[in-house]
Amino acid sequence: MKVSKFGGSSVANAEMLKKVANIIQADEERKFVVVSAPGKRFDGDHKVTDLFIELLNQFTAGVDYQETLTQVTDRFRMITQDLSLSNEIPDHLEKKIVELFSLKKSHEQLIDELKSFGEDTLARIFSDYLTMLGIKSTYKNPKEAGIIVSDDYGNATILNEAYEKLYELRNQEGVVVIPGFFGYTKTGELRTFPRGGSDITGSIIAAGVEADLYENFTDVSSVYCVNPKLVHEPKEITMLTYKEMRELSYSGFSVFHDEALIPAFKKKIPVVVKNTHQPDCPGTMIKAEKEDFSKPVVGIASDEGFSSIYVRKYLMNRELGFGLRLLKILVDENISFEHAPSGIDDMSVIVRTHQLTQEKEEKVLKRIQEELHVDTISIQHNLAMIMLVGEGMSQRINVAAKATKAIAEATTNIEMINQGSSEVSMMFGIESDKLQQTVQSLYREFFEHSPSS
Ligand SMILES: Nc1ncnc2c1ncn2[C@@H]1O[C@H](COP(=O)(O)OP(=O)(O)O)[C@@H](O)[C@H]1O
Ligand SMILES: N[C@@H](CC(=O)OP(=O)(O)O)C(=O)O
Repeated sequence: MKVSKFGGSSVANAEMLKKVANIIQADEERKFVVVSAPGKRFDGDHKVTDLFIELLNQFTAGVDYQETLTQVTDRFRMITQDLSLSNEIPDHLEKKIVELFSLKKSHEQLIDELKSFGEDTLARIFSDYLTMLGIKSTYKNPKEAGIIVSDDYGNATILNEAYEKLYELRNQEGVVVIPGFFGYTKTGELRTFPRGGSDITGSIIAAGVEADLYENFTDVSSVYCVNPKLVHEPKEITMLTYKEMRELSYSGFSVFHDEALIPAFKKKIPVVVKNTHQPDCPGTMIKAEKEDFSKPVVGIASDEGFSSIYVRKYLMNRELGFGLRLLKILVDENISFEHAPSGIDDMSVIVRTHQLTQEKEEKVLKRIQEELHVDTISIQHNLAMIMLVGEGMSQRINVAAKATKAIAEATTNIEMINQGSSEVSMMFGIESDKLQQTVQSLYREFFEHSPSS
């Protein structure tokens, strides 16, 4: 029994949905289908989820939203027409949106409900399309399926108690089509997962029904060892461990949501990333145990948009609770941190810049200065983080030496280095404008010059 999730790029239009239907028909083990909302059809196009967000922004600002409303509902009308289905589902969607705007709901509730319409509408359409093709198919709403989630708007997580009911889905006849990206709280309120969260739904269903395999269909033939936007035609990864994939996705491999691995991992369900355009290609397998330790580094992930708060205080090492008090100031301002490398008398805290408004930044720096009496405090913006990942790294002694050599060859200054204690990853902080050339140099060092070193 397999769970097959199709991302936004795989369900962007009717032509893609026909490919998805062929994939389902080609293997009767594909019993559970999880779909995203239609994604971009071409460069510069809009993801349906973004259109819903734009629609709510216009509604909230009191400006005319009719054009966006038509744009979003027409995306679905075009799909139903091209699949020779009636317009009943898109027409109903339009009514639901207008009705939602007439209800007195909080902005947070409205945005979660609106965002869910993309996945929900597509799942209904796709299930009808399978039925039209003569395949027994049922649309299953996440509430009915048993996806019970936490109360966090736009950031829900699955509750353990959901799994018992989810297991019952196995008894459903035919193909079951489930919309990704959202679930319901215990009191029946809709909540979405973080952006890109249809991957999470797929993993939850796979864990819930104890599937033999979780297939994640996207628009690339495998997970590449580096973001293909930074390196031309990088090498494909055939096999990864959950730990490696989680590190890579958290650090910038947007192909798979970093939180999506956890449910599958807990039930030891293998995951494969495959291409909807080339479903027969083997793709990338993600499993619990590492089989091949020959390569210390399996992937190089990178991301931009970081800031580093640097503090220096003589005898910091003797001051009990210094780090705790520094991080508490960030917690008070609702800022989470990514890394905190420290020395004897100094410490840096790396945060995602989008969390800092000008006002927040000033307040945090002032509080650290006044409450912790530091000698020096500064903040650096426009930082990028590069993460070398591989479970084989712990067994090699020269990874850091090779990495720093490659970074130097790119004429890049290392702003900070951090090695995770599990030795699965090694992080380098650099200035953002050097990112591409540095990643390319690291790619040459680890994947071209001496692929097995
Ligand atoms: N290391 C990587 N390997 C493969 N794809 C990557 C990698 N890093 C970033 N990507 C990007 O992830 C994209 C697929 O993810 P996404 O757009 O979320 O797909 P979907 O619409 O199927 O959910 C690819 O088109 C590619 O541009
Ligand atoms: N549609 C949602 C959820 C999702 O997973 O989308 P995608 O499969 O296109 O990454 C989003 O855009 O965030």
